[in-house]
Amino acid sequence: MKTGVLLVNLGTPTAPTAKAVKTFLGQFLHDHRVVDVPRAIWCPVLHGVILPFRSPKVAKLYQSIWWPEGSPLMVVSRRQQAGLSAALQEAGIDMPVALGMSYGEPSIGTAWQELKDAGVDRIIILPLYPQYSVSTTASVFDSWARLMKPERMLPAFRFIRDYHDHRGYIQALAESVRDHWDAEGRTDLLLLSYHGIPKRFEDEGDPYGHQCHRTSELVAAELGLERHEWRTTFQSRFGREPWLQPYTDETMKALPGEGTKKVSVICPAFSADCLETLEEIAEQNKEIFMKAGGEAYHYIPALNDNPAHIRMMMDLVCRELV
Ligand SMILES: C=CC1=C(C)c2cc3[nH]c(cc4nc(cc5[nH]c(cc1n2)c(C)c5CCC(=O)O)C(CCC(=O)O)=C4C)c(C)c3C=C
Ligand SMILES: [Fe+2]
Ligand SMILES: [Fe+2]
Repeated sequence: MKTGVLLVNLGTPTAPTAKAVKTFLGQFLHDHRVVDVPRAIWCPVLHGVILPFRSPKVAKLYQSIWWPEGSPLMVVSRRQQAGLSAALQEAGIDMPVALGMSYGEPSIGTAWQELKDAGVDRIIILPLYPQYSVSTTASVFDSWARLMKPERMLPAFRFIRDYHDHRGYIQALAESVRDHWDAEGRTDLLLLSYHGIPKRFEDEGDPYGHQCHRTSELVAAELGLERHEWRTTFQSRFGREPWLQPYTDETMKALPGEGTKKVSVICPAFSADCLETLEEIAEQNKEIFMKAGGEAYHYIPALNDNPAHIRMMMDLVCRELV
């Protein structure tokens, strides 16, 4: 048997333009795992309001964070793919690594075809979401299951559901905070901000929020922080229903008034920097905090292609080889 690795992330527009953002959001927001409102109600809202009005606004935000090589999420994902591939080779393990995105290109189908062409008949699927959510991880599984429908001979496969408490992941996050504090100075508070989900999803059994809290506890313990020195919040609300709380933006507004003037922010749910970290956290929330009387605000980058992150991926994958 020949084993291959399929790294999966969310996906991103092909260009920072309203047209490309509309195509991306259209595919993303049609996914029932992301928005579970009945189509008869959702499609008119999506096509009539959200796509025409949100796309040009969001395109401007993408323009503000776009790198010369492309969308940060895509650039970093390709570096992760290359990093893991090189690490496996160095360890003498012959295992192709493909990259697939839930929305847009390269799709999970494109990645599967690459692996098939390389003769792979056993696959390890690693969705790069440390905390499981129905809106992200389960959606990767749906895509995979759809892709397998026309296949006669299924490959053997392993699906890495989550790694929110994996030792290498916690250590990589803690190391990243320590390195940042060594370079920039320590702050009063470490805020661990996670992408949110609707509260209703949690009530219906999504363990995402609990896993986020567990990650925070483990990182704080690894850093030896006292309880008042760290907090967990949730960002990137979408739509009108309540999402997991406390919200990051409301917390930022309140912190200086409570006496916290210096804050460091890390976003452990994002394995790669993207719009939601580089714009929403590093820019928007900084502005909110500073306007409210904050004195120092540090965004600690995602783990991206840090050697410790690649080592963690290698460990996750190699555990599936037995
Ligand atoms: C880290 C895990 C993520 C979860 C959980 C998640 C849930 C979730 N997201 C939306 C809506 C949007 N998310 C958007 C961007 C975005 N989301 C994630 C990750 C998670 N989403 C990433 C990595 C990104 C950035 C992609 C990039 O190109 O950089 C967007 C698009 C931007 C915008 O219009 O604001 C939307 C919309 C929902 C509804 C949801 C759970 C139900
Ligand atoms: Fe539709
Ligand atoms: Fe999202």
